[in-house]
Amino acid sequence: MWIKICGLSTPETVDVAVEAGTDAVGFVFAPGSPRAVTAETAAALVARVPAGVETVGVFRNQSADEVVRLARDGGVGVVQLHGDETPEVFDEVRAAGFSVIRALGAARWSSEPQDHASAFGETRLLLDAPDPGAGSTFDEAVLGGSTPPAGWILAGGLTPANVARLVATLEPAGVDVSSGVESSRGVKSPALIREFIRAARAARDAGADRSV
Ligand SMILES: O=C(O)c1ccccc1NCC(=O)[C@H](O)[C@H](O)COP(=O)(O)O
Repeated sequence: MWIKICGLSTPETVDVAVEAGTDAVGFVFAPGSPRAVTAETAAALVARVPAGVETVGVFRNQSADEVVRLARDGGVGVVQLHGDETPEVFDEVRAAGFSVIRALGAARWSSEPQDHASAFGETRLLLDAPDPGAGSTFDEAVLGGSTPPAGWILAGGLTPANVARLVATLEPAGVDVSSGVESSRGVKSPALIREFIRAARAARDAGADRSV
C-alpha cells in the first residue's frame, strides 16, 4: 500500500516523512490554502527527496498553463487535481509529462463512476471528503455498491488512530493524509507523521497486497 504525506512545507517535515518511509510527499499550490508553498519553496523541498519517493503538486481549479508552470518550476513529478478540472485540462497536464491523480469527493465519484472511467480513466483516482484538506472523513456508506477502480487512494480525515480500521474496511491501494498529521492547522507534527506512517505500514502488512 502506497502512503502519501500531503501539505508539507518545511525541510524538517519532508526529511521526517522520507526517513519514516513515505512513498510520496505532497506540496500544495492551491491558492488560499494554509499549506500553500511557492514554486521556489517546493523546488528546495523536492531537492531533498530521494529517487523512488514520488513528489506531488496539489492544485484546485487552476488553468492547465498555471498547473504546468508551477509543477515544472517546483520540480514535482506528479500533479493532483482537486477541483472541477475538465478532461482537457488532464490531457494537457499529462501531455506536459506529468503523471496525474484525480481527487474528488467520494460521494461525487460514486454518483458518476462511469463518467470517471470513460473521461479520466488514465489517471489515478483519489477519493476524499467534499472539502479537501479539512480533516473531515467521508461517510463510508456513500460508496454504496460501487467499487472504486484498482489502485484507488483513500483520503479525508485520516489519522494515526483511524487509518488501520479504514484500510481494513475500504481496502484502498493507497492512503493520503494532511490534517491528521498536524499539531495545528497547516503546521505538520514530526511525531504524528512518524506515527501515521507506522500505523499505515502496519495496516499494509496486515492486508492483502494492493498497489497504486
Ligand atoms: O490542503 C489543502 O489546504 C488543500 C487545498 C486545496 C486542495 C487540496 C488540498 N489538500 C489536499 C490534501 O491534503 C489531501 O489530498 C486530502 O484532501 C486529505 O486531506 P486531510 O483530510 O486534511 O487529511
